[in-house]
Amino acid sequence: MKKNEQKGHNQESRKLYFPVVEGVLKALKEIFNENKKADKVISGVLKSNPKWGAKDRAFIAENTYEIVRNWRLIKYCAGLGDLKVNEERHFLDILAAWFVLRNEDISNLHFAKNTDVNGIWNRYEDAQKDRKLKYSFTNWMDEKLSKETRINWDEEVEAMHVQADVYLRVNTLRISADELIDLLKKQGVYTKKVPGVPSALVLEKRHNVFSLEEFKKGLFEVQDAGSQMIVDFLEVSPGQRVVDACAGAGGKALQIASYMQNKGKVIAMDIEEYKLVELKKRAKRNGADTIETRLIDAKVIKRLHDSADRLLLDVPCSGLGVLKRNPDAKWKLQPEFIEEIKVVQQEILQNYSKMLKPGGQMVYATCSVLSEENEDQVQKFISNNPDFEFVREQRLTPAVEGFDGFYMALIKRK
Ligand SMILES: C[S@@+](CC[C@H](N)C(=O)[O-])C[C@H]1O[C@@H](n2cnc3c(N)ncnc32)[C@H](O)[C@@H]1O
Repeated sequence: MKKNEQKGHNQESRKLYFPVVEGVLKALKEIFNENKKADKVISGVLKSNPKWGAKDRAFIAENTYEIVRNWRLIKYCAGLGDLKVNEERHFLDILAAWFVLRNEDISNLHFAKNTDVNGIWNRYEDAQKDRKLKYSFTNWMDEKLSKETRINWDEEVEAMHVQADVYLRVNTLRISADELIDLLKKQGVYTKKVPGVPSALVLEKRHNVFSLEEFKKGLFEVQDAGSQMIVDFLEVSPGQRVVDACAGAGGKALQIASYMQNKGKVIAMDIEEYKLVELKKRAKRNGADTIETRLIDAKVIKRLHDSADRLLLDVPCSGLGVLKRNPDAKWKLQPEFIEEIKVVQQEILQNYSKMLKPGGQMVYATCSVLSEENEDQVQKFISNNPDFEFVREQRLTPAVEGFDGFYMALIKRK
């Protein structure tokens, strides 16, 4: 953000009108007052008004995400400090400050008439001296992450502050990467391969890929390249029996089925039934016929003891590696949750690893950059379970690889 001294507003910007800005206001209220997830809120708000055109929709989605990402900074610039915002007038102050910082033309916005533009820019300059304000992080999160010795927080905080790229996973059950690149090009969607991640393509320019026929036909899924590398780490091959024990809506289960060329069996499990329902829909679209879903209860795990050639434990975690994609987590995550989820992670390692056959391999993975959720958990498990052997581990971080932040460890049952 940089003050535009000459024009007072961004040359590329159009005059802002309240009916569109109101879409951003509505989304922010739902995210902060009703504690809803940003991506769900934005798609709901966009559906609520069919009159908005493509440009309006892109404006609402982008500005909502960027305001959430920069929430603490904008509040500070608006003169609200660390106030808990829930009143309309404060949301409007935040919108006005944000549009000033973007050098937008706000002359048509009734609520921004008395905005103290110079005060906003002065506080913005001031905020550049404090990392927590500059990159909008809570005090506890910044302190915790700055103590993490396996990452360089000064670099990561900057890399986590930018909008994430859009990555596709080619569904090789239906199409090759080269064929998909050509098909998408015909639709005006330009993609390129991602070095080191054979299943991934990255979009050269943002596009609503979910509206494409190629998506509806199951030719690709949207999945971060780092997330795709976790399945590479599992080393699956056709004909195997693979258990994905925390499958969620199945991003990685679908990839596993595709790598196995639909030969063998993928058992996708989760404790949340609605996620497995979504997974089944996606599997149908992908033509991934080898996936079976199982809702986890006390008996399910026991019945599968000693049965899997490969086991994926993509455990629930703090999500501290994926903040550039989910910026609302910066405001919703609480330190107590990290303590609670660490207990669940160790229980999952301990109890679910019994599903692996002797000689089988499992991957423990998180989307966190914290050692306490990653290396420490794996070391604890290995030291308590001498029949398991640590093979290797890998960390991915936004500042180093440029993808989201992930950790993966390959463990073998002796
Ligand atoms: C990181 S997400 C999985 C993402 C998924 N593998 C994918 O690639 O899209 C973790 C999942 O673990 C599930 N989960 C939470 N506690 C669990 C438990 N005790 N056993 C199994 N799954 C659990 C959550 O519902 C969530 O879907």
